[in-house]
Amino acid sequence: MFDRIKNLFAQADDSKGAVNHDAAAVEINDDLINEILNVQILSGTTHRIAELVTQRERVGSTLNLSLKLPAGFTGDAQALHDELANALEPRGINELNLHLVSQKVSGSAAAQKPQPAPENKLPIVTDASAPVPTSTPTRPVPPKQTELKAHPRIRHIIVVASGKGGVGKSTTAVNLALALQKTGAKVGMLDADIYGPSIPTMLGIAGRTPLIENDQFVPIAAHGLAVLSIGNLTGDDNTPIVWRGPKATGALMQLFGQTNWPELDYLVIDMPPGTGDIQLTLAQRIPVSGAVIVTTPQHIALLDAQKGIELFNKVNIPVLGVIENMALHVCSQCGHIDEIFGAGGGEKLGAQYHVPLLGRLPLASSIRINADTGTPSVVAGDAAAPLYEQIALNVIREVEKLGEVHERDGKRIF
Ligand SMILES: Nc1ncnc2c1ncn2[C@@H]1O[C@H](COP(=O)(O)OP(=O)(O)OP(=O)(O)O)[C@@H](O)[C@H]1O
Repeated sequence: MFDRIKNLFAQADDSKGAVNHDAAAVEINDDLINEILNVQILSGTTHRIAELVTQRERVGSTLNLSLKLPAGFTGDAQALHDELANALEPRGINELNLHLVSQKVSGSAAAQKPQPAPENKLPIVTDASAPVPTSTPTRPVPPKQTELKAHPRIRHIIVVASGKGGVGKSTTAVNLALALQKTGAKVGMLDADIYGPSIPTMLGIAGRTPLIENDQFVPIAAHGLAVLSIGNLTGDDNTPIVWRGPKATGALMQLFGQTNWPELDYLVIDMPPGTGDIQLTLAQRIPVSGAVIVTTPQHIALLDAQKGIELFNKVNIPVLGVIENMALHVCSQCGHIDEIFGAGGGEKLGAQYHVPLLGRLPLASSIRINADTGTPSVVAGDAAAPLYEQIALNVIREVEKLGEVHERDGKRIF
């Protein structure tokens, strides 16, 4: 399996070294898209995809496609989506919205009840008499967070996200995980930051590769945490990977699902920065308890954190709160604390979206130095450690509040 995943990484990683958080610009040519649809065969049949298209619309790099499936088609709709999306991606299509309608089967087969789409899979509308929609086809309805099955061994999954890169998301995530552990909880960490997997360096496990047991990755132990990072698989830590759309989400879902996580109270996921399709898809497919948004005072001003909150609101993931990083400047000479970017941004943001401010962290060289040398603040016990520990307590408080609400409303209790 390792080779398979490594290959996936190698294929995707076609431009190592180039830091590029957005899709590399590929000029989209509709004739080339036609060619793909003409050569792709619907698996298990002799039909070319092009024959089955009833409606097609491209908006920028998003392709909306309606397909009328042949009678009796029993294939896996999600696999069909992923296969097509992978084929179209090199042609510049970053998002594929597939609307599938299967034709009625006559006779006894028709009497059979349509099979419900398996959990987390794309639905197929099993009624040919229903007209194929003439309006813009809708994106296949993803499962709601409350419908996702909880992970059997993980009580709470917390995603740490940011609207933009470089705000200190990974540093904060790693210290949050360690501070949660300090409360006595069992904690794991998944580094899903494909653009800059820095967690191995921060936890002193750069260059180590995970063992494989029963076709599953065994997380690497680091300061007591169970850790898995994309950086531990690509071999070259900190090498950014330019991945787009379905390839990125596919690989990240594989990492999450094919890792033998031990019994954990918390799994902290360091998300890729930004609020695009990858983040949205991950948020829709992983049973998340809540999200923590990391931002800086400048980014609050630039509305980036708002975008993060809105993304999670859109997919009904509770935002546990906002952490304002590099909010204060501590003078290394005299210890004077200066709010160089002004005060109150995090509070205002929290008030606007009804999410708490979980904490504010200073811009401090000890935070950077300790993270860069593999002993983050919480392990090193520097001046910022108590701040991270307080943030962890605030996160636990918010998660517990949610648990009470879910229990009351009869929803999934993580
Ligand atoms: N509070 C802080 N004080 C000083 N340096 C910090 C602080 N937080 C983070 N840094 C430093 O800022 C740099 C970027 O941090 P980090 O890698 O955590 O950001 P990020 O948001 O995860 O970036 P990306 O999303 O692009 O991977 C690192 O060198 C880190 O040590």
